[in-house]
Amino acid sequence: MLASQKDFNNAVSQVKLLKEDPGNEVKLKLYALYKQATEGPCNVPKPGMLDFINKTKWDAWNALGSLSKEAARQNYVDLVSRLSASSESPSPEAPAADRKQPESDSLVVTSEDGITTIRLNRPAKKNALTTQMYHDIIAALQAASKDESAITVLTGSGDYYCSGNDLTNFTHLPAGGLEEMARSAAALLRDFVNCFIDFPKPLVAVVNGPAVGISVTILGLFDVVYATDRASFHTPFSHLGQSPEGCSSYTFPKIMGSSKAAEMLLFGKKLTAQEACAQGLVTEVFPDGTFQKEVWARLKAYSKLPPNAMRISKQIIRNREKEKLHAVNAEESSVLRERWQSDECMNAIASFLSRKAKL
Ligand SMILES: CCCCC/C=C/CC(=O)SCCNC(=O)CCNC(=O)[C@H](O)C(C)(C)COP(=O)(O)OP(=O)(O)OC[C@H]1O[C@@H](n2cnc3c(N)ncnc32)[C@H](O)[C@@H]1OP(=O)(O)O
Repeated sequence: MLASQKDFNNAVSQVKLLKEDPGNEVKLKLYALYKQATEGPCNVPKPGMLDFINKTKWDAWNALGSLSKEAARQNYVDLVSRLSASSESPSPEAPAADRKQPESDSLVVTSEDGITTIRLNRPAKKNALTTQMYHDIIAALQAASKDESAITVLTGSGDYYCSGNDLTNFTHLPAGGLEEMARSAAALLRDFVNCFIDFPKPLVAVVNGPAVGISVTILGLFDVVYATDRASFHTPFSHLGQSPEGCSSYTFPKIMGSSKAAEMLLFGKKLTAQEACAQGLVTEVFPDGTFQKEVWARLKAYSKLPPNAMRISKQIIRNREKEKLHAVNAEESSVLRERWQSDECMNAIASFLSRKAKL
């Protein structure tokens, strides 16, 4: 028997009592089923491309096609009952006492053989960085700076290292609108990059595939960068109506000279792994077939070196630059805050989201 109107009304009330936020994807599903159950198939005009939130809601409702009101009511009631059950059951794994685990499984942090590894784990989205992942990486770096490991590694799962900022981060507009979104993104960016500037131990990037955007720019703040020969390095800021971050406006000219840096940062020239190595951004390139084996064997050997000596050596190399790097980070974040509110940037993001543009 299909759910009654009373069951549906109860489910609508129950949603408001959920203890945990079910996340945007589920909320969207609930919205679409609610509209279908109460109004039937989508019957309003499609919102404009830049009206991200209403367009996403419209798409979800419209995707339900001609599903009957009764079936939508039933699906809504079933979904709410699953959500209520899972928010009441205890969490399956208690977090380890000594390390706060990331909030989502998009980041995996492990410590073994004197190495803490922070792994971006969203292979289906090419490890694009969600807002939650920026927060989780900050927390993971803060924990790694105090743990027993000698070396910290950042790497990716799957065929990509990282496709940069998740462009849908810019579509979740808060109540304060675009201005508030840009303000809080700039503050988060600044905190994120500061953690790399201040990280006290040897920091190694194991670049397992192509790297885009912010995952490339922060490489100038790593101590060592190992790359597979399948990797490429791409900073398409002008294409996206944006400007450099991760202190790259300072580190890239220093590493590779101002004209090579300009070709990457102004014109979005994509470098192969060999080119990036020749220009000093990458330490060494390995054949893809033996990349993991060779790199991890080497890192295990390095992790046995005296940790305090490595820390102190890093301090001597990096400390005199820190003040400058913090100032650069502050300036880049503030310029981006303006850029994110520009038509150039909004149009580029809308093009990507509507599948008209890819890098
Ligand atoms: C706190 C805020 C700080 C902000 C700091 C600012 C940083 C600036 C940057 O990082 S700029 C760089 C932004 N990145 C991009 O512009 C990359 C966009 N992606 C692409 O162009 C392509 O996806 C690709 C070239 C990386 C890979 O192409 P390919 O054809 O191999 O794969 P797909 O396009 O089919 O991708 C698979 C799915 O992954 C989704 N995806 C990939 N990258 C992103 C991304 N950056 N943001 C959001 N989603 C991304 C893609 O949409 C596919 O999803 P689907 O399977 O659901 O369709």
